[in-house]
Amino acid sequence: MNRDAFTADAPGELVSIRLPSRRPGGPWEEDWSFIPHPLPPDWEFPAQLWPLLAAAKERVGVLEGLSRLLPDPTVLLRPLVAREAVLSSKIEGTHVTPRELLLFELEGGPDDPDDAVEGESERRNARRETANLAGVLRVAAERGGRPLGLADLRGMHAALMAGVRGSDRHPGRFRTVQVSLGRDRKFIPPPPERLSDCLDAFGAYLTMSPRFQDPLVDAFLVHYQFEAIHPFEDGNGRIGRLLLALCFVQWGALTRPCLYLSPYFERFQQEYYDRLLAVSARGDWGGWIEYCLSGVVESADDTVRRCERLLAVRADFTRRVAAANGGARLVAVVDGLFESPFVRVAGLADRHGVHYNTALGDCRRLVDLGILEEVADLKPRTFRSPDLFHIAYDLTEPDGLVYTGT
Ligand SMILES: Nc1ncnc2c1ncn2[C@@H]1O[C@H](COP(=O)(O)OP(=O)(O)OP(=O)(O)O)[C@@H](O)[C@H]1O
Repeated sequence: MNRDAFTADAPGELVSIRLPSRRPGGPWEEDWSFIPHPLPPDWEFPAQLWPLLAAAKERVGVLEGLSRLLPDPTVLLRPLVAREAVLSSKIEGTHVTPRELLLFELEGGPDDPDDAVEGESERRNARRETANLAGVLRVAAERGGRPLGLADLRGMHAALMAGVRGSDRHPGRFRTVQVSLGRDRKFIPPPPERLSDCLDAFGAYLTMSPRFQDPLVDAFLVHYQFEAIHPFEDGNGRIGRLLLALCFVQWGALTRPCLYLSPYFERFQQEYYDRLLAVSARGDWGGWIEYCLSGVVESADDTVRRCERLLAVRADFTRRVAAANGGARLVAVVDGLFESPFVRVAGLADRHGVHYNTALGDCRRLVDLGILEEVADLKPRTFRSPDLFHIAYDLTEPDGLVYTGT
């Protein structure tokens, strides 16, 4: 870590440490690690950021209003969680498409032709990790605004790491070794012997009231602090971003976790890392908060747009099924598409307690109504709703540029 980059305004202490050599068999290396001071920082929210904070709060208010109007929150939450899982995993180098995740979740691993190309165990492990994160996000979404503590974070970490490969995962356990970020050790979090002090103060801050300034600002302070402490050996980025989404709810910015920033962090990943480092190195809280509030504006707008289109599609599907005199089961099949736009005929038959051919007949009717299409090359037989998939799951940037295949 470059000690010279740390100024007198750094909100923490530098301590010297020794780390194993980066060259095999090389001597131990002297380095520095950063121990952040407990929150809240000695920092005033700057006047020039008030307009941006007001804009962010206004967008969050629109999102909150829309999410309250939803008859069924699954319509919004399910796809948001899937996108968050895919993009939060992508930030840490696990590349799984929404389609892969949805198919994996359908049956715990499909006969996807990609497997043959990329090597099954690698792909399956990546899918399992991403599906684990989606599962943790869904469970977390159920907790409402109940106060979070360190035990909750450990529980989420255990669920995230369940059944995935890697010797350095230690599910649900805080680290007992030194970690560093990046090959060049750009940032080195506290040594393990200082971790419990950092975490005690952090845990106390999570449950403390009154909060610092504003719930949005506070959540971003907490995200920084969690990442600076880096309490786990692995998974800190993903758990930290989940914590951020939960903080918005716990402190009252939203009543449901429907604001996820990983798509924004992933789009501006280098800036994300640089801003975090700038807080540690020179106490640049303003730069970090400005970056994050811009992300709130962009992410809330994107979510509102997707949600409005989802609601319109739902009304359109309902009209089409009613016009074709579709019965209660067909309506239920269409409702199920909002949980996952992919359906397996066999799974549908099980779900509705009907014969395979009856379920296949339902899928074909929905194909005729322009709601489903059959997915070529997939066994067992699978259908999907292209409209729902594109609106809810496409990894499309807010300006309309697709930046990854699905
Ligand atoms: N300078 C920094 N200071 C503090 N945190 C940072 C810094 N740069 C990046 N981060 C955070 O650390 C995360 C990556 O940490 P790391 O490479 O140790 O992976 P990890 O702990 O295995 O987490 P995950 O596997 O979920 O990415 C980033 O996603 C970001 O949230």
